[in-house]
Order: sequence, then C-alpha cells, then structure tokens
Amino acid sequence: MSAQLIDGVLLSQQLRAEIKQRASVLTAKGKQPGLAVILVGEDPASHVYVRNKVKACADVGFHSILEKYDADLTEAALLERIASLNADPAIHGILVQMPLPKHINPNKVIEAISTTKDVDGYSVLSAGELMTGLPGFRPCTPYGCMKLIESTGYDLRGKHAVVIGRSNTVGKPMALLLLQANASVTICHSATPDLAYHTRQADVVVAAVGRRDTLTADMVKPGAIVIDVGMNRDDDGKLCGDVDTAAVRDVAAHITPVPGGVGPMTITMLLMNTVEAAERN
Ligand SMILES: Nc1nc(=O)c2c([nH]1)NC[C@@H]1CN(c3ccc(C(=O)N[C@@H](CCC(=O)O)C(=O)O)cc3)C=[N+]21
Repeated sequence: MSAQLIDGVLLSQQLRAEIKQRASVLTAKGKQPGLAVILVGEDPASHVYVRNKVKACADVGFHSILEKYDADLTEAALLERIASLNADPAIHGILVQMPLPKHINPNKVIEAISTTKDVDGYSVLSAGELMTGLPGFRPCTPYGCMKLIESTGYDLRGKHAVVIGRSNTVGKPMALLLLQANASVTICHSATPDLAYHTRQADVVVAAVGRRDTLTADMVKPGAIVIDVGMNRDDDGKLCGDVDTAAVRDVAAHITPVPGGVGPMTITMLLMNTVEAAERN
C-alpha cells in the first residue's frame, strides 16, 4: 500500500478562494479585512514566514501591514504599538511573530492584543473558549490539521487519535479539537516511556515535536492517517517534518507532506480567522 498524500497547497487554494470571496463582500461594504504582522529581531526563518503571510493577504484581497523592529525594541514600545493597532479600525487581526527576543515577555504581548483581533488564537481567553467549546479563534496550525483530516472524508467519531507534543500552540489545542470531533485522544510527550506502544494503536497520529524521524514506519498502524507538523532540516539542509515519510507511506492510508502540508494550511487558517474577525466586528 502507498499512502495518499494530503495536499495542503491544493486544499489551501480551495479555502483561499472562499476567503477571497468573503473578503470581496466585506470590501464592497467598505470593510476590507486587514491584518497587522509584527516581527521583532533578525531570525531568518521568521522573516520568510512573515513574508509568506503578507503575500497570502494580498492574494485574497486583504489589507496588510508588516512592521519590522530591531531585536532591541523595548517591551513597552511593543505594547504601545499593539494598543494603537487595537484601536485601528482598518485592522481586524494582529499577529506578533514568535519567538520574541528574551527581554520581551510573550504572555504579556499576547494578552495585550484585543481578544477580538487575536487571530493567532494564542490568548488565555481563546484557549478557554476552545476548551469549553465556545466560539472563538482556534490556533491556526491545529485548525489547519483538522481541515486536512476532514478533507480525506474521515469521520473521527470514536476513533483513537494520538498527538505527539504538548505545546500551547499545537499539541494541546490539537488534542482539544480532536476531542471536540469525538475522537478518543492520547497526548504523548518527552516523558512518555514507550511512544510506539501508543502510536501503533492510533487511527490518527499528529506529530508535533520538532525532531525528524520521531515517527517511523514500525510505529504506525496500517491504514492510519498521519499529520506531520514538524519543520526541521535534514543533513542536507532540506526542510523535513517529524515523520519518516518515505517509509511511513508504505503503511499509512493518508499522510501530509513537508513542505506542502500543514505549513500552507497554517497560513490559510490565519486568513480564515482574519476574515471572520472582520465579519464579526
Ligand atoms: N505568532 C505566530 N503565529 C504563527 O502562526 C507562527 C509563529 N508565530 N511563529 C512561527 C510559526 C511557524 N509558522 C509557519 C507557518 C507557515 C509555514 C509554511 O508555509 N511552510 C511551508 C514551507 C516554507 C519554507 O519553505 O520554509 C510548507 O510547509 O510548505 C511554516 C511555518 C507559523 N508560526
């Protein structure tokens, strides 16, 4: 058997066409969706990501602003900038690219963003809304993973999903979204003694660790769905995920590639949250 690749670029194109349509309706009413992206410091990967986000905004007809600051920007200055974007009627979503320099407290920054503009879904309120099943902004990466699973036509009800990783941005919200879709969910992490014991029983595996070859073919149940959230470099400097994709393809039924899987969907769900923010306000 060879797993079908779940194409995150194709699914993104389809969803972005729908987002573009919704944006044009708003623009016609004088309310063009607007996203502000703030980048602090010189991390080269972050520069690539924010450029992709701003380009994606243009593609779907959003207004966007990109603000880049040197790594020595003070926390107070950043908080002040966020306060003025909170009050800016042309801006419906605010994204502060992570990670931030050490002297800036990310929690303070996240909580400074108006909850109506928290399109990353990183705030304590958004996390609480997700946990209680209230409407709100879902974190873009796990939200995109759910869309990738849905696109296969798979019904998660009663299935066993294993999430590897417990970050606030991916692992934890991913588990809650799977639970909301009526899966039985196991969260594994660095202190799990026998990871393979869990993943071998999984109908769905989401790997979000940040270490390549975390999930190998012997760890996967035949016919499983595998979602690869990893963003790593192999020995040749090529982008690769957390999954040994070439080998796992012989076992799984569906698998997301890296690049071209979860990454583009993360940006698509950011656009989705932003158009929704504009529709709501
Ligand atoms: N406040 C905040 N929100 C984020 O959503 C956020 C963040 N900070 N910090 C960093 C991570 C990472 N992230 C990615 C988004 C898209 C790709 C992406 O488009 N990846 C392409 C490949 C890009 C390449 O070639 O390097 C792909 O997988 O096909 C990757 C990574 C968003 N993040």
